[in-house]
Amino acid sequence: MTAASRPIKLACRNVWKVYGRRPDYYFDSRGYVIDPDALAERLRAEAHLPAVVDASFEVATGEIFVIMGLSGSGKSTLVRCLSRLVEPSAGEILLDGRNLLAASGKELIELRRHAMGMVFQNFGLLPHLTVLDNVAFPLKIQGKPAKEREARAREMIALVGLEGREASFPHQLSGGQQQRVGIARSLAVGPELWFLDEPFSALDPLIRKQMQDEFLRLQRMLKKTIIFITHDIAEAFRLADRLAIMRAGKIVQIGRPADIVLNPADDYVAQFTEDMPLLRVITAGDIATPANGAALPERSVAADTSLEALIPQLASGVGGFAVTGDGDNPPAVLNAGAVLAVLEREQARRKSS
Ligand SMILES: Nc1ncnc2c1ncn2[C@@H]1O[C@H](COP(=O)(O)OP(=O)(O)OP(=O)(O)O)[C@@H](O)[C@H]1O
Repeated sequence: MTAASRPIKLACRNVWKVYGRRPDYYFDSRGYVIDPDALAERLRAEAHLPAVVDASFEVATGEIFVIMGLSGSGKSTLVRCLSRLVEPSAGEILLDGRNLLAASGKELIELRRHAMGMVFQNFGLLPHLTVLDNVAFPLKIQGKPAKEREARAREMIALVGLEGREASFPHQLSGGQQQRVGIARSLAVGPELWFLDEPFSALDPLIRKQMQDEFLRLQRMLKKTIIFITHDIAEAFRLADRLAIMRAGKIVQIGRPADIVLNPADDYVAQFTEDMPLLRVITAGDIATPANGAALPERSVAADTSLEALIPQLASGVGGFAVTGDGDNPPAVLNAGAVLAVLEREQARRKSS
């Protein structure tokens, strides 16, 4: 199924978070705002900080939705609003259609314990507990019996490739290994929604890349609904099914990576993404056209193949590909000409930058 045809897991509608002396003064009981930009400006002028400005988006079941922006743009505040770790000033958050803002304190605790997993940049492990006990910890909080906790924790530890390290303490592990423990722990409760807030930012670049691969491998198996925060644009483009770009509290564009590089919403997004190589970001599925009953080329490629990976075949004279595996979409064709058009566009970008 394509993301568009999957059910919506999480919907965020016109969410605001304002810090300051009396944020409630600015919203009526329905939280309805006519002109969000004007209100954000007024708030700033009146010594308030609109950390999240009128954020709206939907995340489909099984999707990786990345929220990207520079430091201070409001990413962490927004994601904390989604689990109500931070109380939004206005707006609606719907989980499976159910209004999270109407949930009682007790219901919220239950939801966080059972339906949500969270991974943070600083790993957040308990230093005096072993790997096994760290991973089993959320199950203990849930009141699961010891045997069941241990079996599940061992399963999660194996899933993240740390078998054999069950008895180690966090300080005996590398940064990458500690974050694997953090990931295993967050998955132990089998969350439907998985929040990752800059999970790999503390790792050095090589380990970071390995962890991204590992994360994608896990997601292919687990198919969680994921909200992933990063300020690293390469990481965002690598991992996202769709991404939201934030600036000064506001989401300035939401789209698939290819949409964003091909049609940036404004100069800010264009500048922000200008170093992302088009041939690496754009996939065969992004620019293939429906075959409409015409004969398909003999060679076929998967829809998620980057154009970059097709260059050697095109250089050796292949004229086109049948594009397969794009969910429910009809059979499609990618011609060499379409790839060349992207290449031409990349050259024009390089010249003008
Ligand atoms: N409890 C708070 N009280 C007042 N202001 C806050 C509070 N928490 C965050 N802010 C402000 O809200 C804005 C957004 O912060 P936030 O941490 O969400 O940004 P971010 O994009 O996640 O940044 P980073 O990548 O540096 O974590 C910042 O200006 C920050 O100073």
